Amino acid sequence: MRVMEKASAKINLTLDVLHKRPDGYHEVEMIMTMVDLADRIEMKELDRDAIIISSQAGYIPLDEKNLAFQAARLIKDRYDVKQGVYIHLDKKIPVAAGLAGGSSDAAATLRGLNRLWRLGITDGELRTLGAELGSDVPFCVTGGTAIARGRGEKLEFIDSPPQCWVVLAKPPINVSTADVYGKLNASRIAKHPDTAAVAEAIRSKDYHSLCDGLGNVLEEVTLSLYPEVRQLKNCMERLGADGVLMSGSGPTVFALCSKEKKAQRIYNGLRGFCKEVYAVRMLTGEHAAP
Ligand SMILES: C[C@](O)(CO)[C@H](O)COP(=O)(O)OP(=O)(O)OC[C@H]1O[C@@H](n2ccc(N)nc2=O)[C@H](O)[C@@H]1O
Ligand SMILES: Nc1ncnc2c1ncn2[C@@H]1O[C@H](COP(=O)(O)OP(=O)(O)OP(=O)(O)O)[C@@H](O)[C@H]1O
Repeated sequence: MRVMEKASAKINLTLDVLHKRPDGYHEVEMIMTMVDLADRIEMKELDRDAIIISSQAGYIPLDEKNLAFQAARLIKDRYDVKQGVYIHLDKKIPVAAGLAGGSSDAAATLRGLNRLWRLGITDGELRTLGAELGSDVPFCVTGGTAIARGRGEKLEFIDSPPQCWVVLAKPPINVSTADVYGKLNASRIAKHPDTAAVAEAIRSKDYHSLCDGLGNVLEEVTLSLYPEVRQLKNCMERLGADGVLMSGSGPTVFALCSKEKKAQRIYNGLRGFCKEVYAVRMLTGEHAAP
């Protein structure tokens, strides 16, 4: 038996931090959605009790540091599964990019092993399990579009945003999420995004208000640490994007465009500037699940 799962990348349309919590995490309020850039995960039964990971990507860990490995071990232990599994990750999402690549692989592994081992775990239970692996994992289990609160695990699912193009560019730097949150002074945030206004823009399919409302409070930390991310953002704005924002803790910056021609112009304009550039569609409607 083998199963395949798609693990899509997420972007944050808003990311607000309300305060730092006693447990060290930050209380967030953010709108997350998925884009059509995905890893493919193949899971096959193994005739011995082991978890084996492989990938065509030479730059990710293939041992217990891999989030897909951690997801497999968690579900095996929690549901007392004696079988082993072979997991192959066909990576397309750039790593340490702010696009939840590892989290989405972990979520896809939970979904896939639930099917492979016929465990009958509900979507809600998979999200609760996912929260043990990382703050972005519960959202990646279900996909779609959601307002995430708490440390990211409390999800309110909402309509998909209006269909548009998303041009993503990742500068060649690695950004640590813990470092960015660690350097944020939550009591001195200059400008908070208006999450409710953006949620309303999405509900009413008001693309221009959505673009105007994009905001991420982690930008002020990452942009000041890495001037190349600010340059990239400025470049996308100059090229005429409808809206531009850094995703998550960065360093990926995305541009929204309603017209394919404009998305192509931005994609071509960025290719000389940045090696990792992608022009993809927003995942909406029936395609919104990962
Ligand atoms: C930046 C985002 O990707 C936006 O979607 C998430 O908030 C982070 O999600 P993630 O990478 O799954 O984060 P985790 O693996 O849970 O946490 C990594 C580190 O980020 C910090 N962290 C994360 C989430 C949160 N709400 N507050 C935090 O302060 C913590 O220092 C934590 O040790
Ligand atoms: N399956 C995986 N795919 C990619 N990276 C992984 C995976 N498992 C573990 N990692 C490690 O996780 C770290 C973060 O990579 P990832 O691509 O998940 O970051 P990210 O997109 O910034 O995540 P997030 O947006 O959730 O903060 C990297 O250092 C990488 O080595």
